[in-house]
Amino acid sequence: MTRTILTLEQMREAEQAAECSLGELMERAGEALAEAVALGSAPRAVLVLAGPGNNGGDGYVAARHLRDRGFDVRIAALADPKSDLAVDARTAWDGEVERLGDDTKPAPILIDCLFGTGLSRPLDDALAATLMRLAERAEFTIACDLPSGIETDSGALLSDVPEYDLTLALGALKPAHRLSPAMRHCGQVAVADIGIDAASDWFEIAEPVLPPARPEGHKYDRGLVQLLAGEMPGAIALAAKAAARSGAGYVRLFTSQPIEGLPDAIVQTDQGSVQDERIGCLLVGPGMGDIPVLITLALTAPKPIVFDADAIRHVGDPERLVGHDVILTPHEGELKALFGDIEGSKADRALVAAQRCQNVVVYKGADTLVAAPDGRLGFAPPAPSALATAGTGDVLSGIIATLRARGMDAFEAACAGVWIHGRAAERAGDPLIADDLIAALPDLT
Ligand SMILES: NC(=O)C1=CN([C@@H]2O[C@H](COP(=O)(O)OP(=O)(O)OC[C@H]3O[C@@H](n4cnc5c(N)ncnc54)[C@H](OP(=O)(O)O)[C@@H]3O)[C@@H](O)[C@H]2O)[C@@H](O)CC1
Ligand SMILES: [K+]
Repeated sequence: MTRTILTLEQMREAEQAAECSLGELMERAGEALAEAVALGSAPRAVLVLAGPGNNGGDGYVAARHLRDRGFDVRIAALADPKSDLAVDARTAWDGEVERLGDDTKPAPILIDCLFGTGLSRPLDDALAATLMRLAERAEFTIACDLPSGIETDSGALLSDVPEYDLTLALGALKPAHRLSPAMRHCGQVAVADIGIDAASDWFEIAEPVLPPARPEGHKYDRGLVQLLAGEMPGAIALAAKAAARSGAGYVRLFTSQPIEGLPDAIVQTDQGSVQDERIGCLLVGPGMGDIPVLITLALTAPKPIVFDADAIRHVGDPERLVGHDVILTPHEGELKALFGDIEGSKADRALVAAQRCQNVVVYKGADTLVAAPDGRLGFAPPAPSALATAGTGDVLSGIIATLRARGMDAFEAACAGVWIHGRAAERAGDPLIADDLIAALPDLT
């Protein structure tokens, strides 16, 4: 199921628009937190860290429910509750409340309810050190909504942040759950449905539904991927094999120098035209090197194009792509080379880039994003860090070109390609080389 992602502002709007009271939302949040702890552990000692805002309020509610479930609960508060809701939640807890400090004793289960979406500045050094110490000494750590110290919309770490086992996102995912560096500190991320309407154009990319291949279909139905080769045979070979192995009906390589070792099914030719009506998608960039004329040539084609790697650096002006049907797959350096410095979070940068070139942008990295010019933004689920090796980008562009050639819409094809690439990496293990990814591609029929 697709999980939506809400920014701080959208979260506040959704909270206000909810049909139930804010107090009821907090009650559900705290109950869900207790439920998540109970699912992961038999009753034992729990330490709840409570901050002054509503994140702390969730903590008092969770403490009450955990105690009812037989857990031995202590609460350590940073300060007295400040918000009305948190005051009410504190009042409904009739147990003791310790003052959080250097001398706070750890417990096997730690629930971090210090700060959530309302964090406005770094934690004090002493508080950050206490949080790190208590998390290190715990056996199971759970963050309420967000690990404390993380900025919701950007995913930046404002201070030292532990790596949690579980983060329970309330109502919806937030950008930080799927942006670096924050995402690596969240552990598993579950979403508690607390009854708010979490509608958004931003979402976590989920398993795609691929167009079925017609049993009576021919090779062009499955898609003809046309690669324009350049100077580096290794990268071209990876992209071509990835395209073929992800189900293209036909992969053809325009090259003046045949590449050795490619399967015979991948046709290599120095003849042909990018005007060929049967082409499903052109792929330009893997192994391209310094041949910018290939971009000019590709842009004369009336067909979808994937521009990767060197092709992105050679586009020159993003506005050159307006009116064409292109998917760009830049990593950080390539995005900067084409679009210059863009302000804001990675999500902002992805959307500005897509707007400027009026096409789909796959902004790669440990936290890959897929942006459409109409504002849709897909966040990749976490993928193994082993993907950070040479050639994995060539494989991704080959997969995306195939899905596009099979007739998927550009944004859908890009999201699906990113999802498939990540799952192939999980299957391939660590360490992996790009060839392993191709061998580990899931069944795409
Ligand atoms: N959205 C929903 O539907 C629902 C949301 N819910 C919950 O509400 C949470 C958001 O609550 P929130 O807005 O009260 O913010 P929260 O994260 O508790 O922190 C704000 C407090 O911390 C303070 N403060 C900030 N930074 C600080 C620092 N570095 N060091 C020290 N203090 C600092 C800040 O003080 P100030 O900045 O004003 O000085 C203020 O007092 C959300 O994450 C979720 O858990 C659920 O209950 C129900 C449904
Ligand atoms: K928290």
